[in-house]
Amino acid sequence: MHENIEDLTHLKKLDSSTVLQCLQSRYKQKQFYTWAGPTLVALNPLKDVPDLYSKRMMHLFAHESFTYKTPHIFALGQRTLRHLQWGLGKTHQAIVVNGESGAGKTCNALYLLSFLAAMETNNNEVPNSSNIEVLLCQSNPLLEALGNAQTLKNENSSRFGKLIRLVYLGEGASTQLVSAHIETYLLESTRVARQAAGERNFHIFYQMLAGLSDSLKTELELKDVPIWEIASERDCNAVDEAQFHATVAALEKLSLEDTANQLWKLLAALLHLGNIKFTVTQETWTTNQRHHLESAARLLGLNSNELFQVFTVRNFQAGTKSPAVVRPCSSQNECAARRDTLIKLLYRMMFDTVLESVNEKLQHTNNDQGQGHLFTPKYLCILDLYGFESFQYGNSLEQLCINYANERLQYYFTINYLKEQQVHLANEGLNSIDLDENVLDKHNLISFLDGPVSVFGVLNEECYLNRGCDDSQVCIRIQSSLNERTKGVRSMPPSPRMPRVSRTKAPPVEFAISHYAGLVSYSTVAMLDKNRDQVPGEMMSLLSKSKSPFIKLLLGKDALIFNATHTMNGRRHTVLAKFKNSLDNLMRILNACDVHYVRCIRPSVSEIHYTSSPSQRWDQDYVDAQLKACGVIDTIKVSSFGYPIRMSHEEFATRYQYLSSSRRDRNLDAKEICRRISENYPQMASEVRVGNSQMYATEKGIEMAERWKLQVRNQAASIVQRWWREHLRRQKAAVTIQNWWRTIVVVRAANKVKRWWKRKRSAAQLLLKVGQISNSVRVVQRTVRRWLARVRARRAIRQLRAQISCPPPVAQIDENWCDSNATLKVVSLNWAENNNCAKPTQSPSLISLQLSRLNYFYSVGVISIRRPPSVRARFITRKTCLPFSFIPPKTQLPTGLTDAYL
Ligand SMILES: Nc1ncnc2c1ncn2[C@@H]1O[C@H](COP(=O)(O)OP(=O)(O)OP(=O)(O)O)[C@@H](O)[C@H]1O
Repeated sequence: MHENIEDLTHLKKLDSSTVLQCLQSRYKQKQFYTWAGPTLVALNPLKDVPDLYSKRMMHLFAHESFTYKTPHIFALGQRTLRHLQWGLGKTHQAIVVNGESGAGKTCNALYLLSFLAAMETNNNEVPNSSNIEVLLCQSNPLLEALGNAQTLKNENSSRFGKLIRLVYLGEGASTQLVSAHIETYLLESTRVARQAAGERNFHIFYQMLAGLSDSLKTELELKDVPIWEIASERDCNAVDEAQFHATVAALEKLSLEDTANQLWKLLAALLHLGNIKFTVTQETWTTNQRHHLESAARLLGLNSNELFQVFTVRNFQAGTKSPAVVRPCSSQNECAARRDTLIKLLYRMMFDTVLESVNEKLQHTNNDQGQGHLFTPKYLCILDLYGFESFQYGNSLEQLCINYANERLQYYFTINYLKEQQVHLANEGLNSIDLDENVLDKHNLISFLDGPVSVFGVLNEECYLNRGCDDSQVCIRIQSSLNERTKGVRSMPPSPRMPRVSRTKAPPVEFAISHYAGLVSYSTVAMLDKNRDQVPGEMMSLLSKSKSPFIKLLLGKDALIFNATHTMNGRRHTVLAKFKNSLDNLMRILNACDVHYVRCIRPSVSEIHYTSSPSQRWDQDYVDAQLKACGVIDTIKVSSFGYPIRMSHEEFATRYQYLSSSRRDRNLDAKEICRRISENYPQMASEVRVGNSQMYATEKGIEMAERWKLQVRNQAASIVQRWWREHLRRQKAAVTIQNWWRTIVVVRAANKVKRWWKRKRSAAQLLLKVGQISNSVRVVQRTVRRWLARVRARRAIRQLRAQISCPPPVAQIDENWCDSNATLKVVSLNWAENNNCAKPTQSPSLISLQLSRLNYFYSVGVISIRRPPSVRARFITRKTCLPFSFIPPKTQLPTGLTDAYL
């Protein structure tokens, strides 16, 4: 039976297999949440679970204090809100939700948000559609439409990271949500121009194609186009139309109806742009999709020729003062790349602008009036960021950024958690742990990534200096700079490895980094281009000439960003530099907060949900990899720094009571017993510590305790065995004595019997002699009697022979003698010895019967009386000296008569 407990750090053995078993057994029991110290591990049920997030549950978690400890996303929300309201810990609170794609980050963040919104609605006496919690929930479908897409792993995958910052004012129960702000990270804008096989573009394209009215489609020239290259209409599904209405409703509720029309126009322009292809005729670039070019230019408020020129002609400028040199693009791919750059740029600007409008709505509400100045605002931040990513091939700049962010978040978590542990151990009256020792490795790895001489350093430098390094040179530079960095390091941390060189001696384009979640191999192919993310200047100046107010609006904001993203020397910031800045900013926010973590885990790659068989829905290796990637194993390792094994005083005392010196100790209280035990074994003192609230032990300490316990037991066992053997020997001896004594008793008894028997035998012999005499007498008597009988018989025969000459006895026969109903059917004939005739001896109506057969016999006697069965037979018998009587055979009896008696 696996341990099934609500907090993984309470497991007796803190290793990944025990953690896996525990989580699996909880998943089987439909318990999808588990604590891992301060972290909440959320297993994805992959389907709606009845009542898991219902209003009843919200109410329960909002009002019942015992639910605090129950692992659930609402419990975490409740705990965080309480900390914020009552000023427990830091002023600001943050919840970081992470996990791999499809693990349930967005769902959990949404449930959390809806719980916080419900708590707020409870506080608001009058529900108001302009309340922040209502607006926040409305903004979700809009952001999902613009920023989510169908991927191979998840039908509704968020392709951007987001930080939702809820601003509260007030103290205690009167704390109120007054505004909110949503910040996004790393929108995957490459998806607008190109998607991997089996994946889709952002939902908004399909929603628009499925839901727009015919008139609007005609206006945007979206009708009768066989195929859209960037978002095929064939990929639209039934859900898209319904979601289109949800998006439109969200835009209306956020009062962004005007933006909606501009949005459709811009998206239609992107569809048209995506369909433009390039051909070269007489050394000039042309296109066969002129109508798409015209439509795109019209919708963007641009001149179509100028637009086409931006795609096909490049401007070079050596310095700010020297004139630009104009050259046509050298290949179709180059033209397509410039077209895609414009598509990406416009989409990104549109996404940022819509987000900004949403943020404006979330900031200007009625709630903050009146009390805003009395209290300092408190933030509750929800961070839903990409999880750690590692593909078998082609990990590039995006994965480097994502994994760097996760590495920093994990480092942040480790540092904070270790500090907490330090405080905890100090409160327990124990030595604190050496923080530097434990976090040095992690810190080193981050500096390998973003330090002055690091992966980021090399990539940025190559972008700024523009020395024309190819992909393999970049790879070699990364490696050599990292080798230099590792020289002075005290202990060799998990570090970037040598670039992999294939056997064909092809130039290396891969380097690998051992992250906390595992080794990731990155490819430097096109990494520099991605890092530059250059928008040609001529493209920006063309856009600035647009007649569309919406493009002007987008550009106005992006122009600000454009300026802000340039360094002091006028160079444009690279993607890595911008990302690092935004991450630094995020870390500053998190530093000001008490951070709570939700680690989402997907139990299997396929869409098999919790109602299927356990073997189908639980993929051990996949879950294990995720536990590592999202830092659960790391969390547990951190929990185990110092004294990884913790148990209550009672448990320790029960387990190791044999180690206390005397039996009397066992009557003491558990903590005192623990203290006595640790005093009895001073070698164990530094490994097993008696804390104020529980026992703390190292693996070594428990090993020692177990060894001594075994020793004590062995000693006790040998004493018991000795005693038992002694007991057996005594028992055997007793049995021998008993056997001997019983033999004596039996022999004595036997002798007694023998003597008695002897006496009896002589008496018997005497009696036998007497018996023999009496037997002889009886033989004589019998012989005499036989002889007498024979004599008499002979005499009788002689008399009978003499009578045979006499006439046979005559019996009178009644005429009804053979009637079965007659009262008396047969008579008896009395054969008198001295009479030759048979006569009936009794009336009534006796029948005299002629017994002719008697002639055949040589003796006389009595013939039995026969009566019908219904009549009770009465017999009259007389003694006779004759040995035989005559019985007529049944066949010769009159009908209805039976033998009654002989
Ligand atoms: N708590 C839950 N209850 C029911 N289903 C869930 C839950 N969490 C996730 N799911 C299911 O898993 C799917 C993926 O979840 P979600 O979109 O939240 O993953 P994600 O981690 O945000 O993925 P991505 O990083 O790709 O956006 C959801 O569409 C939903 O079907």
